Amino acid sequence: MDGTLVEDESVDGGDVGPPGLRVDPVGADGPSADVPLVPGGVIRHKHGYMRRYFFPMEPVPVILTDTNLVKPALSWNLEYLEKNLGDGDFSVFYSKDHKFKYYDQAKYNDKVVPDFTPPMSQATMKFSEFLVKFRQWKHGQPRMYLQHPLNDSVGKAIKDDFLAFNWKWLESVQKEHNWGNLSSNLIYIGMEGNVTPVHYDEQENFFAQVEGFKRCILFPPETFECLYPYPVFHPHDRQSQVDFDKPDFESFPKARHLRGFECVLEPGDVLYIPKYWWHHVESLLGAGHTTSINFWYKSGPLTQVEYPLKPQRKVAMIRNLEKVVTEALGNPFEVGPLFEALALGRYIKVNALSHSELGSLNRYPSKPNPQVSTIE
Ligand SMILES: O=C(O)CCC(=O)C(=O)O
Ligand SMILES: [Fe+2]
Repeated sequence: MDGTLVEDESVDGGDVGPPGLRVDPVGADGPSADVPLVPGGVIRHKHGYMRRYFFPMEPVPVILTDTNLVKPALSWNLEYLEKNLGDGDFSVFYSKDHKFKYYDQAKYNDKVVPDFTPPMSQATMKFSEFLVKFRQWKHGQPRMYLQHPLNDSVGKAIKDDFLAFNWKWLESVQKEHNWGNLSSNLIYIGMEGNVTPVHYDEQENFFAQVEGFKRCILFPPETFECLYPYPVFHPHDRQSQVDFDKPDFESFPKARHLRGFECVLEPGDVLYIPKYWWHHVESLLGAGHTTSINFWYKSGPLTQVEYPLKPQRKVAMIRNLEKVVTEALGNPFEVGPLFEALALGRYIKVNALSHSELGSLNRYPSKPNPQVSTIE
């Protein structure tokens, strides 16, 4: 692990360019506006993008309605894509139910979790092949979800569209917020009713809706305890163990406290999902297939650590600690008992949350100051 304990894993190394299609850098003079976040919904906003407004030091999700970020892609219906997406190979996931719960193939291959069964399967196929299967799909068959980086194998028309995305605005945001490089643009083509279960990513995301409608539910990073993520070594790292279809409140009691921010994205909308924000994404039933494109940006270098640590920094720290301890112990199953031995009866009381039940969820708890009063 490089850097400090609170540093993100996805910190930009510096001069590595995006692996996908390339654009030339342009000047920065993007629009901006103040955007408050209202509990219960993600605010839709014209002319501009997120500002650190209500929570001055922290980014918040916002839907931007007039970025023109992927304007040329708004004509990317399936017929157009069929004609112009090229003859490269595409990654398509199959799921026996509506959930497409991501798992890390590398961690699966490590076989750290011996009885892990991948909840979906992955196939590689040409786009034309995907479309035939997609169009012939019948209820009861495994659902399909194409998820693939846009790369140089696309045809000229798509490449031209891509180059006409609003890179100028993107770069202005990137600069203003000191983000690292664009790491990838995934294109998602899914069936209505497909669900990407709740998880967080370690990168900043501009999520652009191209066709159809997606319902998103977002939770802030401090919701970590209520969403019970799998351990970092698990193939489902960054995914929640809580099943939103059938929440098991006995195993995950704090999931009862979950209160999210909900929105429905329509073509042209861009949802900003800050890194470490949890998100559940579903293609609305009865509204046809969906196409989206995301823009993932790495973190910029951490120049200054502020105290009290922000919730996202704490998540980064938990991840780093977990990795160090897992490696030191040589057995991931000893990690939980070790942390328990460290904390139980010493730093925390069993079955008692320090102040109020939701104390740790407060965005800016006036007390305790985590630096001085962690001991009860
Ligand atoms: O659109 C989806 O189904 C998931 C998108 C997502 O999780 C992301 O872009 O980070
Ligand atoms: Fe995601």
